[in-house]
Amino acid sequence: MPARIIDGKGVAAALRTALAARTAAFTARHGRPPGLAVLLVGSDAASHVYVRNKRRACEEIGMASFAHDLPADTREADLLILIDRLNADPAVDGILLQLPLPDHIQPEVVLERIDPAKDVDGFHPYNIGRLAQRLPGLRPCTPRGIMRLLEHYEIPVRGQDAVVVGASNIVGRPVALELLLAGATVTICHRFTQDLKAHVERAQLLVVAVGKPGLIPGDWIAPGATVIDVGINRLPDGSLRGDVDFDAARQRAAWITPVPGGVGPMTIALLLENTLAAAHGRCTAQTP
Ligand SMILES: NC(=O)C1=CN([C@@H]2O[C@H](COP(=O)(O)OP(=O)(O)OC[C@H]3O[C@@H](n4cnc5c(N)ncnc54)[C@H](OP(=O)(O)O)[C@@H]3O)[C@@H](O)[C@H]2O)C=CC1
Ligand SMILES: Nc1nc(=O)c2c([nH]1)NC[C@@H]1CN(c3ccc(C(=O)N[C@@H](CCC(=O)O)C(=O)O)cc3)C=[N+]21
Ligand SMILES: [Mg+2]
Repeated sequence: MPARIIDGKGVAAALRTALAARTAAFTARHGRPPGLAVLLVGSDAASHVYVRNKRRACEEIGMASFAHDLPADTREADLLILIDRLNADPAVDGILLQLPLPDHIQPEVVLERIDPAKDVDGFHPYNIGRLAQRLPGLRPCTPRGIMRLLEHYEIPVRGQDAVVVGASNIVGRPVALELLLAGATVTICHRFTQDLKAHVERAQLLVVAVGKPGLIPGDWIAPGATVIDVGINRLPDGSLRGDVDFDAARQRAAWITPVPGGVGPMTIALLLENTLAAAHGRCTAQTP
């Protein structure tokens, strides 16, 4: 029997509906909507699409979206000045700096400038540290979205052999931490992993976040495994593919995420959830 499809698009839509109601309640109570600033530096085509989707999703559920589109030659110092301004702006609850950045800007420098209380991507070292210590805080959206999908479909995590392929700050590393906190036995594979196939074949729960179409052939998938494909690859014909050979993997897995319609929509829904959480957090925080 082919794998059951994990419907990220549907789960995300239901989550956005629930968030719209909570957003309206926030707005009624505080006299202003939660606000998200989305910063885009340069004109990367894919980034433009994602940023537009994020802004639209915000507005659709009643949040305020503040767009900052900056030229590719923006100086790092000027980006830091803008971040300082947004950190101080009471109408801004969340700040998202779209990655990748142009080469002359060091992402770790600018990301660390974002007020951790407004860090709705959960990329600030303070928030990653809190995640690593299982403390409450803003956590990266894609890993949270993946955990939410596993919970939704009641897919077991505790005690499972989980393999994460990819170790980026955005997805691979934080998803490995989330899985560890949820009780999985986690293996993280990356560029220097010697025998990727041997690791993948052992995975009861496989998360792939690399960005190479066809990296994982279907016959590597263990029968009955859960396959979470984070990869987004645009093919020359304009269609989207994940990193896993979906058609073949589907014949072996028990559960699988499609691309598109899997993890991607959850990332955006969790960004909205983080923005609402940041708004509540800032309204209840003691001013020093
Ligand atoms: N659906 C969604 O919501 C999201 C999707 N994405 C997509 O997920 C993919 C990954 O994104 P991101 O994490 O930002 O990408 P990065 O390029 O930052 O990271 C890729 C990771 O894969 C590792 N890697 C590269 N080649 C191999 C290989 N042959 N075998 C094993 N590991 C390898 C790299 O290793 P090393 O660390 O050694 O360089 C790195 O850790 C992209 O397609 C991106 O578009 C990203 C974010 C959200
Ligand atoms: N600071 C920052 N935070 C991010 O979270 C971040 C980022 N930078 N840079 C780029 C990656 C990528 N990413 C995606 C989000 C949603 C979809 C998504 O909605 N995908 C749809 C399809 C979209 C389409 O049609 O192109 C889907 O998979 O169904 C994809 C990819 C967030 N990222
Ligand atoms: Mg994210």
